[in-house]
Amino acid sequence: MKKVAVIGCGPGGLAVAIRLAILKYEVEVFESNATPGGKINEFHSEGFRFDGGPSLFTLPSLIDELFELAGKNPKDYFNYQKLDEVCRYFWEDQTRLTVSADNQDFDNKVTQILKEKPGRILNYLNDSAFKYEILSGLFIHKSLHKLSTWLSKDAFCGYLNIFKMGIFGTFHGFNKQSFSNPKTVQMFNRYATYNGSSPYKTPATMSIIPHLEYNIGAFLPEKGMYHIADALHKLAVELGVKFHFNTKVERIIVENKLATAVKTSQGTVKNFDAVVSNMDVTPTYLKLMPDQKPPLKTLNQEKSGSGLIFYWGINREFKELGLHNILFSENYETEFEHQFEKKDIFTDPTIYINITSKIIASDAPAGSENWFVLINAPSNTGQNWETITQKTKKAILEKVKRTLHVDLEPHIVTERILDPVKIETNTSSSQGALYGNSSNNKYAAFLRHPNFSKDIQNLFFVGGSVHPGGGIPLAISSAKITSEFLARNLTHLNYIPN
Ligand SMILES: Cc1cc2nc3c(=O)[nH]c(=O)nc-3n(C[C@H](O)[C@H](O)[C@H](O)COP(=O)(O)OP(=O)(O)OC[C@H]3O[C@@H](n4cnc5c(N)ncnc54)[C@H](O)[C@@H]3O)c2cc1C
Repeated sequence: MKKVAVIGCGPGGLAVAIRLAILKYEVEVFESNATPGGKINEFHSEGFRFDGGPSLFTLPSLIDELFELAGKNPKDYFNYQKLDEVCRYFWEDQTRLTVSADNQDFDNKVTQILKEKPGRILNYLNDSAFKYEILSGLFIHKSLHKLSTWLSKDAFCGYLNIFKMGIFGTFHGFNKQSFSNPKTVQMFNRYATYNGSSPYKTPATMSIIPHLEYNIGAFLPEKGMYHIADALHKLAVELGVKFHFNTKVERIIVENKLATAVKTSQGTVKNFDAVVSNMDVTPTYLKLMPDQKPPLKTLNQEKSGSGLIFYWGINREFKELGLHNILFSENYETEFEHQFEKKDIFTDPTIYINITSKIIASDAPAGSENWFVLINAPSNTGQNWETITQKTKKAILEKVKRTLHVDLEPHIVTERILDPVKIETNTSSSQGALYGNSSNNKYAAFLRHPNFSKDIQNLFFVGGSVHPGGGIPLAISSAKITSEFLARNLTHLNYIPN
């Protein structure tokens, strides 16, 4: 049996370990934290449960697929529900819009409240589905670094439709052409933040993202987001994957241009036929392989945005709020300028409030709510986060007062804060970015690191910092691409381990 080391068990690391175990490799996972999941994690505080990282779950079929590949019934491990309501939007002028999972209802509400022409939303979402059909085969499910991808049916379909798709400008430009009300434009511009970029810079191809949330659906795992990591870990263990927690990899040992061993905080483990890094690709090169030449052009690309998160236990209920809520900034463009140019947080930030206790009652004591409050933040470039955090907390409380007419501070009974520095410390993601490199330019997809090393034939990469990109669905997708490369490369490799 060939032996593979996987460094890290975020969603990409878990998915690749599962795929490789199914392919009959002997897999050992080295994880510096005490639990699986990476940025997907949870904690409890004074009767409240909080998901620490992701809160929005799309494309659950990618998770189900892993159980099915292993010959298991996903429902025996992992259950989730499709949400009837996608998001509640709030503006300071008291415009409020609750978007349901029914696209016709969404279209009717936008017509009625935001005075868009009837059918605009439906057209937009049909267009989003059309683009997804064409682009996902090429940019999400396959490697961009294989000639066969560019000669595939998906690619030819893309070449034929390239001018029809209207993808050459910015995402904001596309949304502005699609809608007349700046509030509708703002609602769709927000999807740029789903991969940590700015709608004013990222290309119009981002208009495929709403397809996931509206046409396919937004979902919530039965026990919260951590359930994803927990279920995948359980499956991996059943498939024979060996996990070493609290075991940080310090070096990848390379001999004769082959990765053969990992030096960890607990000692060196040898005789691997391949190594897969789920650690962010930048520190993988700079910290684990300081003797190898790093691909600096790729590693030095601008990082995606990060987040400043306040986990608040709130001792009252808010009937006007749902699971996902957005309180929009009055000046969205300035907000992104602060995030990506000034590397700061605007004084009127857009506030995302996620409250899982709205659906999972046990996540908060009776009569209380667990608020996960996320502000889009710049990646860490050495800012004074203590000052930014204090300033932002004040801005959030003031905005909640202006928008919901509530003085929130006296109702906060527990608090924990996560900033970009802590995100970097907890998961080694470069500059605390949530999604690897940013997609703030039209070549970003092509500038992501491939899922393999060009110099070391048995070294591979998986997860949000490499192709196809960040977010749970893409990290899971990368595992498929990575495991296929690994299986092929090892078959052709003339290397016989000791
Ligand atoms: C606050 C927040 C909100 C988010 N919201 C969403 C959302 O709503 N929806 C969504 O889809 N995505 C969201 N994301 C992004 C999503 O979490 C990431 O894109 C995804 O987790 C990346 O997965 P990954 O496989 O690259 O691994 P990561 O989750 O980055 O995990 C990497 C793992 O590798 C381990 N590791 C690193 N270095 C070493 C080493 N040297 N030795 C051993 N182990 C190591 C780390 O400890 C970690 O466990 C959010 C992220 C955060 C932080």
